[in-house]
Amino acid sequence: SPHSTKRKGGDDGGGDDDDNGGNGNGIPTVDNAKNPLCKPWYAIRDAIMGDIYHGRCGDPARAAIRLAFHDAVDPNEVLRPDNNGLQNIVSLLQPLPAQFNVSAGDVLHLAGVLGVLACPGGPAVTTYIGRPAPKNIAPDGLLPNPNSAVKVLTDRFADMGFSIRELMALIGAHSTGKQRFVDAALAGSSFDSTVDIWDVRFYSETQNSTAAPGTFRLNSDVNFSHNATTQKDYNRFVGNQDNWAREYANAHEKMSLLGLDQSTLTDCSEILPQSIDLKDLSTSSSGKQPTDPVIDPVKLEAAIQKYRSIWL
Ligand code: HEM
Repeated sequence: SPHSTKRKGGDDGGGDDDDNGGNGNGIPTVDNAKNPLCKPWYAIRDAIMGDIYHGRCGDPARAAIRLAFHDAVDPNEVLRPDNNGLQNIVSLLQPLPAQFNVSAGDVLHLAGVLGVLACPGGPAVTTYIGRPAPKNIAPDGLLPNPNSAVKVLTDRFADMGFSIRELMALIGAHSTGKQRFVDAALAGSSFDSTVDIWDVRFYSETQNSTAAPGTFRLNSDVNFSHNATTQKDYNRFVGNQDNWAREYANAHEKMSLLGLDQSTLTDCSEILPQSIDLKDLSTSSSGKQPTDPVIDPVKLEAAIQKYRSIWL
């Protein structure tokens, strides 16, 4: 049946009944494309969300989120493998620019945005296309070191244009992250106890006096949670999923635009699937929400089956 394709670009998706495509799964279809320039991107979306992520918050999705950050730190290394555990996602994404005749930078940044959305709770980040091909290959970029002092890290992000508040929102991406190289003996351990969910549990567990069983905490994240210069902004997100979803989405959008002239790009947020809202998935059906709601695995899987159906 005919329907509206209206969506709220750049918000958290919100869990409303804005189903975009009209088929009830919250996934907009190319038949309802609004901007002709965005049409090719529906198939690229499906190649990433389907063939690479299989609709889920797995290792390729989390690696792509980190890759988008990596690119912001060193944009000359677009889709070039390096030693930071990103080789696998790079090789999965590598064929797409030639296959669809689009730029590697656009593919990489779409993969990052879709990585966030593959993780239940992840907000829709306003998505741009039209990046030029990278001009040259730079020497290996240095990602921030988790053992650097807070001031070193906040200065580094300030140089990139990020406030401490934005940095505190961005590091929440570790909510779905794992480490492999910081402590090789504990390779594969996650930064919080709910690695497959984009939730604020990362913020509370990182701040607690002891680590949650089986998790690994980066010194930088623990320091941010206590340091006098960062704690106030860090605390904005403890137990506050809505604040975090909104501020993360804005900071990630900014990250995806670093070094680019926004007026040369096209907003193709219309291709994004609806965000999966964690509010509907809690085990506590009534009353006041606990700080970190416990997600019901049955409801979670049902939501994935419904809202990521075509990619599973
Ligand atoms: C102070 C700034 C940051 C530091 C020191 C830092 C450090 C790290 C380290 C050491 C790892 C583990 C790498 C490994 O051993 O495999 C990691 C993983 C990760 N980081 Fe960060 N990071 C920072 C900021 C960010 C930002 C801004 C984002 C994205 C918005 C991000 C997203 C991720 C993700 C998604 C992973 C997991 C990758 C995976 O599981 O494959 N990080 N980070």
